[in-house]
Amino acid sequence: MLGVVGGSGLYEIEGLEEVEQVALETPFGRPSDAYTVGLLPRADGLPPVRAVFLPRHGRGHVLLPSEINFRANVHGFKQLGVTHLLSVSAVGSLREDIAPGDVVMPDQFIDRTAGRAQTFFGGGLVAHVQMGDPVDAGLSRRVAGAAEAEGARVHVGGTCVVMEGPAFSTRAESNLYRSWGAHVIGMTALPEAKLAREAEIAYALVALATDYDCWHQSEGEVSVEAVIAVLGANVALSRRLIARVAAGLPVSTAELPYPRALQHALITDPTRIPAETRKRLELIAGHLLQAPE
Ligand SMILES: CSC[C@H]1O[C@H](OP(=O)(O)O)[C@H](O)[C@@H]1O
Ligand SMILES: Nc1ncnc2[nH]cnc12
Repeated sequence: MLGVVGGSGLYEIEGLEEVEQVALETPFGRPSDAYTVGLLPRADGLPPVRAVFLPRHGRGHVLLPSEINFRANVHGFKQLGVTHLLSVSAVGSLREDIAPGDVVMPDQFIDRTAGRAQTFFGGGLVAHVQMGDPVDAGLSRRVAGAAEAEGARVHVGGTCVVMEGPAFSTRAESNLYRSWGAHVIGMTALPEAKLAREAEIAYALVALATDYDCWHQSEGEVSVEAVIAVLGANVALSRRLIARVAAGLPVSTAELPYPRALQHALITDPTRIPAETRKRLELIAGHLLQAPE
């Protein structure tokens, strides 16, 4: 099932039928808002596809990037049976050829966040998942194809710097990230992508370029007003592409590629895992933890 986490400007998705609002608790606290679960109709006459939506800043945009409980958000998607998570995010462009209004499908990240909870693990159970390829290539390709079909200018691949915020970058930082070869900059794709990997959920980021950040000589500073103006034009696009992507996903879960990200990640001696940790991590790692003798 497709999950969509909406960023700035995307606080609900239209076109969902038989909608239900699901408020969840998780062992990691409360998600940003209630999840919207519903059916997306398909133009091809096939049965509608179930999809789940969550606005990461909450409805009304009430959470700073640093205040988002990413663990609870991803855990909630997992509880609801999400296998593919599409993250929609507003980003600044670090390249002349990525213009405001363009869609970027990053395939790499540079983590410049600080102090965010990055893992479900800990408390006596240690795991190290691989992040060499942080984005699910199949899902990303599907989204790029859908965005192109919707007439967007799409850049496939690229590196997204994820900063802590909430202030935008200084010009020296912006130029530093450019010198690193990065393509776009945002504030929320991490630790979301790392947590999705731990939850064995396929993750892709659709980055909507809204501004040129502050490095660009001919642009002024980034302003929320300018970001929102570009997003206004792009939100309809992201809604249409969500419908296309959901429609293209296999309906039967038997056909889904299930990334076994945890299979070679756990290192702790199972006899040393505290009972409360086993309980807290049941949904994430329970399939790999044998019951204690
Ligand atoms: C409104 S500009 C800065 C804000 O927008 C982005 O949010 P999201 O990634 O949720 O679309 C950026 O990361 C900042 O949080
Ligand atoms: N320039 C920028 N820097 C960080 N996050 C952003 N989100 C939108 N524009 C941004």
